[in-house]
Amino acid sequence: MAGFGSRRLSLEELIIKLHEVEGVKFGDFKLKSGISSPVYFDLRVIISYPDLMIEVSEFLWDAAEKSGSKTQSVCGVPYTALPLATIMSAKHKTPMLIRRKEAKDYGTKKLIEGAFKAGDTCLIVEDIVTSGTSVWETVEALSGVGIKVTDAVVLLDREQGGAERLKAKGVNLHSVCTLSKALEVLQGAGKLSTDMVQKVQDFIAANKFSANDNGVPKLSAGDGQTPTKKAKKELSFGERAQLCSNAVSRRLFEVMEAKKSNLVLSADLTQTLQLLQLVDKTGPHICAVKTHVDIIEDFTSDFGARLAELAEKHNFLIFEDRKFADIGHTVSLQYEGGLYKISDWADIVNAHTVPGSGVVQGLKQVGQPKGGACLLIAEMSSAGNLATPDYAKATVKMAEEHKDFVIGFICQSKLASDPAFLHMTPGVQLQEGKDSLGQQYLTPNEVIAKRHSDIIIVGRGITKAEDPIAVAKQYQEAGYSAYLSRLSQ
Ligand SMILES: O=c1ccn([C@@H]2O[C@H](COP(=O)(O)O)[C@@H](O)[C@H]2O)c(=O)[nH]1
Repeated sequence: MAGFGSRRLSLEELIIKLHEVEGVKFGDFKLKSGISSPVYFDLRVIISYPDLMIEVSEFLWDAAEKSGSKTQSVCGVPYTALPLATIMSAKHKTPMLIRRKEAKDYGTKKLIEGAFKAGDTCLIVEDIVTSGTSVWETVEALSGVGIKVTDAVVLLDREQGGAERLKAKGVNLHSVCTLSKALEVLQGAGKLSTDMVQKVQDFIAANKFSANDNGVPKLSAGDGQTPTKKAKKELSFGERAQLCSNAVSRRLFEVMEAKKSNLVLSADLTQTLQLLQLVDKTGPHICAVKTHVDIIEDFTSDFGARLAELAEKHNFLIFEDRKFADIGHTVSLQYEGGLYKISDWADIVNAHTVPGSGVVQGLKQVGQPKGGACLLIAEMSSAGNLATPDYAKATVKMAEEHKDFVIGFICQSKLASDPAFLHMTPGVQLQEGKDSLGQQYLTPNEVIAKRHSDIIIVGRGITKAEDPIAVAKQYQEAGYSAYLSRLSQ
């Protein structure tokens, strides 16, 4: 029995209901990437409408049945589709599997929960498909434990190329509804103007995904270029955001693209007010601020909240350059507690890899539930540092083993090929040079255009400038134009 009494809703009624509860909205929405979109989907709202949840689950089940696909289990793509898969499983007595977004650090370390054996089949359940990446990540996690996936069901296919990308990888996507159908029904019901329908159609046409030879999604932006031609081109920050499974790296790439800034301000000042004032003034030009909280002489417990207010105001992230370098247990205490309670306010921290992977595990245990992420220090800018190429290589390997929490590197040049990893480089000034204590400086162009790092970290180049705002703008322009020059190569 479905949710609304004994009568099932028709597809048209379902679409209107989803519109009524604001699961589908039309207007002018600024996406995180900075792009304006005339349509916005937030199907998470349906968890507040149990009848609608049941109805949607039944539509999904019907779509799977109609396709003729047979399955031994269902698995929802985390998180919105989890309750939908749960209802399908309970109603149709089909076992469910749960995909963890990250393996636990303790106990069984399972990525897939539930009872299964290699060779079992599973149907993927998803609320909305755009590029198909989330569905594919779930397919990969299931395949990793020997489960076969050939089919996926989705409530809404945005028709941006996700179905084609999945098909190319051997997964058939069955949708309850397409965006075209939703537009048609809502227009017919007088909920949408012809003008808005046209706007949405134009937006979707201009923002389609295609698959390159490696199956990496690329926004084709309606430019008609073949995937092969585009595959050789470097991905933009916006495109790389789409490839990130970690929310912090995705956000940072989006902020970089939206603000046209790959500049991190190293706010190495010792007085709170001075520091916050500098950050407020330079905020429009930076993608993140980097702190050394332990150099602040008048530190008070509201420091993190005050900095977070500025981060919200100017849309940047907070990176505490704590350089953790101890055993896992100790770093977990240093990160969470003490005077500074870093995990409460820093989006990003960093760690030396010399202690081994325990340092990452200790930080992850604290930071991951709070939405934090970590950079690994693979190379340093100081003269005579002991980081060898082999050390950097081993650091990259450690990052690859903890991709759910490690989002990139502190380094002097690009080290890893995975476009989701960020490379951040300190030791940057407008002129090459050094200080009296071994710090070595490279220029923004050398770091970004020649060494293919992503982000410049600048401290005294800005903090000691006579006009820090004007100079921050100069660094922003130098860093970003070096990045653009790389893109157009
Ligand atoms: O290898 C490294 C790692 C970190 N840093 C930090 O970056 C800033 C650089 O400040 P400048 O004033 O621009 O020299 C500083 O906070 C360092 O602790 C680095 O320089 N090198």
